[in-house]
Amino acid sequence: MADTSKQMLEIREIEGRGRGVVANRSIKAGEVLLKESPILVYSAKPLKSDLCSNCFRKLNLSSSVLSCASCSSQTFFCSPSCQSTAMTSSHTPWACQALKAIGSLALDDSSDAHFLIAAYNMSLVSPSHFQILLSLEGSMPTDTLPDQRTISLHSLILSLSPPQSFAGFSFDLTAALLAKDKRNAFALMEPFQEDGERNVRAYAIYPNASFFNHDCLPNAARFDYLESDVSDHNTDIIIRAIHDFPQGREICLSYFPVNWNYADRQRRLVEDYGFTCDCDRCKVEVSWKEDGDDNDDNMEENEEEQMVGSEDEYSGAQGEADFPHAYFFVRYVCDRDNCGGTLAPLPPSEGSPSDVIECNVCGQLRTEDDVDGTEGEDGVMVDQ
Ligand SMILES: C[S@@+](CC[C@H](N)C(=O)[O-])C[C@H]1O[C@@H](n2cnc3c(N)ncnc32)[C@H](O)[C@@H]1O
Repeated sequence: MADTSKQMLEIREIEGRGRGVVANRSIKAGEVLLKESPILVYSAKPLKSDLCSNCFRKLNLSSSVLSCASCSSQTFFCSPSCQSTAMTSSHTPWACQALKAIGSLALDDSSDAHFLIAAYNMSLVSPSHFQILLSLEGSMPTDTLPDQRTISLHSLILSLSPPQSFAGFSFDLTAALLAKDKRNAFALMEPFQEDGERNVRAYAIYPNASFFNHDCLPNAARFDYLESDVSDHNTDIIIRAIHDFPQGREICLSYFPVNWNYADRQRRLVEDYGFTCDCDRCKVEVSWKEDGDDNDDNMEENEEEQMVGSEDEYSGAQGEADFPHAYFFVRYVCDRDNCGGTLAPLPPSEGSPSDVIECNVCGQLRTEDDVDGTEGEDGVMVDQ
């Protein structure tokens, strides 16, 4: 972790949540809390000829594109630097052969296989990063039988002639690695298009970003700039404060877009992250569920309002009575069509807060004046 992050953040045990990240001092809106590079990045889809296999930027097909000599039909690089980085890290001879074999199988979903190849390969080329991966949350469930998918994936890796030197290669290790991936991987998305579906391009695992717990009304947001051509660090994660908050406050991200409805949020958190959320927002929305027989409909109507309602709807007295956290949606959720991203100010400059806010999905920048509302304590208007 960079020194500035070390001064700002503390990783601490939090009752019922495992480790979490707590503010070591008061934090200002827009402050960069963490910026770090991934220990591992892998493709979400079958390797595609239009992406660089190292940095996952779109290839410029009109200029010269480099490829791997032994799997030249599927592994491409946008620059000599990406090529040489990959050849000594993610694209070793074993990984190359393994990816080639996977490519010929035309699997429905190759992302887990890509992850396992990347993880086992990392145990060879960077044992210290492999140890970090092993230290992250997530273990094989001991109370249930191994699932068929894990069995098939382990057999697949076994069939790829894993080197003898793989650290403790075993079924249990494969299962534990898959659990860690599920709980800690961040999706690196295709660029936002207003009228298009937005797919995952790659997944990345970060050593310290993995300690942020979830809240359905987060106080921090994660930004990435995958297509940026400014530096070699386009897969870095940047976590910024959405609003001011005091020292001692836990810093949380939302693990998915904040405009998801209650049922979808709980389903994802139980299935993928192994917990039921009882954050302030869920405490409110669970009671919507108890309202009557058509509870789900009521909830969806309320949620739909959150997603598509105008600022006036949210900030009106009725809206606040129905949904006390309405202010969060007015103030911190992007209202652009099909976006629903989270808004955070740009970092303060020389101690002065920025009045430009950025959406972490569509990237749109707007000024504070474009967004209505009066900020309460912590930037979130709560029950009055
Ligand atoms: C990315 S990790 C976060 C760091 C993790 N707490 C640790 O100890 O390493 C995700 C896991 O943290 C736990 N977690 C995250 N948010 C939580 C919350 N709001 N309540 C309970 N557990 C939570 C869950 O076990 C989840 O699978």
